[in-house]
Amino acid sequence: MFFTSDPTERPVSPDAPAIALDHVSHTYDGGVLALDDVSLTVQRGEFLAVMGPSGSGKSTLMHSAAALEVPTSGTVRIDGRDTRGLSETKRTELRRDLVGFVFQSYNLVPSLSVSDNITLPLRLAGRAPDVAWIASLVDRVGLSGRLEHRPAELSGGQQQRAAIARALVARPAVVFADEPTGALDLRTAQEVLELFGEVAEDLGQTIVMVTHDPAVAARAGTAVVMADGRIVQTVQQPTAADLAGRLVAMSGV
Ligand SMILES: Nc1ncnc2c1ncn2[C@@H]1O[C@H](COP(=O)(O)OP(=O)(O)OP(=O)(O)O)[C@@H](O)[C@H]1O
Repeated sequence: MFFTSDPTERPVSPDAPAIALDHVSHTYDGGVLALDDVSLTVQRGEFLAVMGPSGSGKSTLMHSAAALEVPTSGTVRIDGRDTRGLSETKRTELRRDLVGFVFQSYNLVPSLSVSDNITLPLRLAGRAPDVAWIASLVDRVGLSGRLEHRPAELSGGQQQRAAIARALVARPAVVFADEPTGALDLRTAQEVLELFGEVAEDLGQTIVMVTHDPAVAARAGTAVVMADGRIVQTVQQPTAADLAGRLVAMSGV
């Protein structure tokens, strides 16, 4: 195996998982143990939901897995690349190259058109746009007629679909979605979840979606349930009723 001094430039085995957490713990300043010895592998093409009650550690898990946060201990690999010991700049580059994000509040740039929002990650990375890929993405998210509009001129569902196209445009190893339907009405939420399902199924896109909602988590192929900073259950092909029952049982009601 060939190593350079720069971990982000190491060649990666083609079958490395999209995400691999190995005995990851995180304690915030003030002493809160938010992640407690979590190991988790997300295979390429997997659509994984992370669910659990408020304060169970979902956001901390996502931030650690996405190299936004440096955990106190343990190893995080993204697409086989070890994120330990990287400078802030190198972590930013690694996220830019390997990770896409979708947030509850869309986080589109208000002054940019939909088109410029979608292609922003490519401009930030200095990468040439793949015109055919962008056109297929825009078509898939149903925004072909809206490309020159500003985000404020779109509905919430359309803004979230633009954010999904933006997350996919650089063909990341993994897309993290943090409560992606939290600001949407039920019907629009269903449409956005369908889009995530199609993207996972048709494009083989790895997706990690954080949610507290069993009905949302049930759209994923696998759900992990967190409690007190640990993954306490892993459910394949989850249903909303099953996940809701598990949450109720955990809360001791
Ligand atoms: N920046 C921080 N500083 C100190 N403690 C924090 C910080 N962020 C989170 N915590 C604590 O870490 C624990 C896990 O929080 P986290 O936000 O990961 O949970 P969560 O499951 O995402 O919750 P929610 O669903 O409410 O967003 C909680 O006890 C929380 O209070």
